[in-house]
Amino acid sequence: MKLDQFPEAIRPRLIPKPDGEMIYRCLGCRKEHGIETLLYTCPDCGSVLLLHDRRFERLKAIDGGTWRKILDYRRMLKDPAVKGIYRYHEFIGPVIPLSSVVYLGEGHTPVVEANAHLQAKAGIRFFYKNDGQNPSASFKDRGMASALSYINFLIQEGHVDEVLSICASTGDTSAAAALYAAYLKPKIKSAVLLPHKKVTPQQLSQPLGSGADVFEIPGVFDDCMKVVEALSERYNVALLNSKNAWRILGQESYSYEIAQDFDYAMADKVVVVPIGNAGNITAVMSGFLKFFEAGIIDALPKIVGVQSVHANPVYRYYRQPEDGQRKFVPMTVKPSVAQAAMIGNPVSMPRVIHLVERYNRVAGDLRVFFAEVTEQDIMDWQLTANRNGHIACTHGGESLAGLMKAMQNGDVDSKETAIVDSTAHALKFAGFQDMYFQDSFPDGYAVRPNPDLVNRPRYVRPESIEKFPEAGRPLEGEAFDRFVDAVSGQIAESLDLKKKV
Ligand SMILES: Cc1ncc(COP(=O)(O)O)c(C=O)c1O
Repeated sequence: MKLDQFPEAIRPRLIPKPDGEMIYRCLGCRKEHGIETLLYTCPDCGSVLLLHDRRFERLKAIDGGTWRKILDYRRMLKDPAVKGIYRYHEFIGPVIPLSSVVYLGEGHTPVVEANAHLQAKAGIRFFYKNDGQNPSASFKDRGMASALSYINFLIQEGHVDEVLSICASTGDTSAAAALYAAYLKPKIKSAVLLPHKKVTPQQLSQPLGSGADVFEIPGVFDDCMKVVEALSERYNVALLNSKNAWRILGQESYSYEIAQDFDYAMADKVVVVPIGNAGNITAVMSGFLKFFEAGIIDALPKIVGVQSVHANPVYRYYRQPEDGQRKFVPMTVKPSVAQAAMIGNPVSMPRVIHLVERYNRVAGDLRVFFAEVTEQDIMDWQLTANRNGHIACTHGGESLAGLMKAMQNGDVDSKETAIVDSTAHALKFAGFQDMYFQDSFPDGYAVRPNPDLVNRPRYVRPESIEKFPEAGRPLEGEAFDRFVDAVSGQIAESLDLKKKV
């Protein structure tokens, strides 16, 4: 069946109709605001916003089986009519015409089943979903594709001429923002604010390489966030942090992909995500809720949100008894190897509170759980995962450690199947692996190497070094033959190789 043979209502929209179908809805005063202007907070009460699609009832009118066929059909298209996250166009931003969509290859990241050894160690069947295999090597590209497609749409529609995008970042938001803005230059320029020395060298190199204006300030992410909030209130800039509700919409694609990858059977699934600014868990809950309400998935999967003991304000909130009046208290963070999630005052906390309540209510059961893990557990599980064929970053290690904790807490059963979010590529956080291997973590991290996981290069050179002043430099003739003999002999001895007969 061809795409244009589906009824008009379920084909991706080619013509925009921003006639009030999509609106911002305030989570505080519940007021609604039009999307012609980019808003971050409610102009009336200052609370955070979520985007709401007034046509959603119409999407619900199409039965789940038809939706599944449409989505599976789109997956088979060689030249997809709807690319990347916009395979789920109707759920992500149906007012954005496909002609405004910015696509840099994001989404549809691999889902890799853990090998038998790792599953036996973990005591549960689980898969990593590798969001580090997005273009800027983290899940942030999903939300940036959506936010930048929307801005592109505003430009194409003549609502704005030029945009300076701005964000605070623990490293990955800035990498993604700068990359997508660079693609849309000269109409969009990018400026990013980073906490000095609290992003990795790889992360810092990304916005620099994309040509963004990069500002470093003393302090932590929460301080940078205050500055960009002030800038976006006082000046004409487009804020690209997840306070921007378009980011959340794009990140919902993570849930849609999991649903599709597991044939829409979610009843026995557990999705584990790390939490920093809480945009990701907001999007994951919101995405599953939409698919469930549209009848596309059979149940709402369990969700486990994980935080390090060094940055755990969300966990602390939910640790308070449910019957009492829970109070959210921002905290001062301590150094964490899950550095990109080192956030003490998550911007999306009101969204989390709203959605956790709704998620559990719609499920009719407790389906959202929180776990806290030590820095040691994060590193140990990250390295264990990677020794078994994964490319998990420290936050992926945090997720896996959180899954273990949730099992210990009795929130997850060993008969369930988990999908563990590795939110970025391991290489972005290689410095923490180095510190672990060299036992050189500065005070404050509370991580010591487990000798079984430590790995170091061995420098092999001939004994009689004076004859080979620069081992590694190609030598010639007999000298080179002796070099090869000596070095290969040492490697064979070290690996305990048996000689061929
Ligand atoms: C790699 C990585 N993992 C996890 C997080 C936490 O996600 P969120 O801030 O949406 O909670 C971030 C960013 O903050 C991140 O960059």
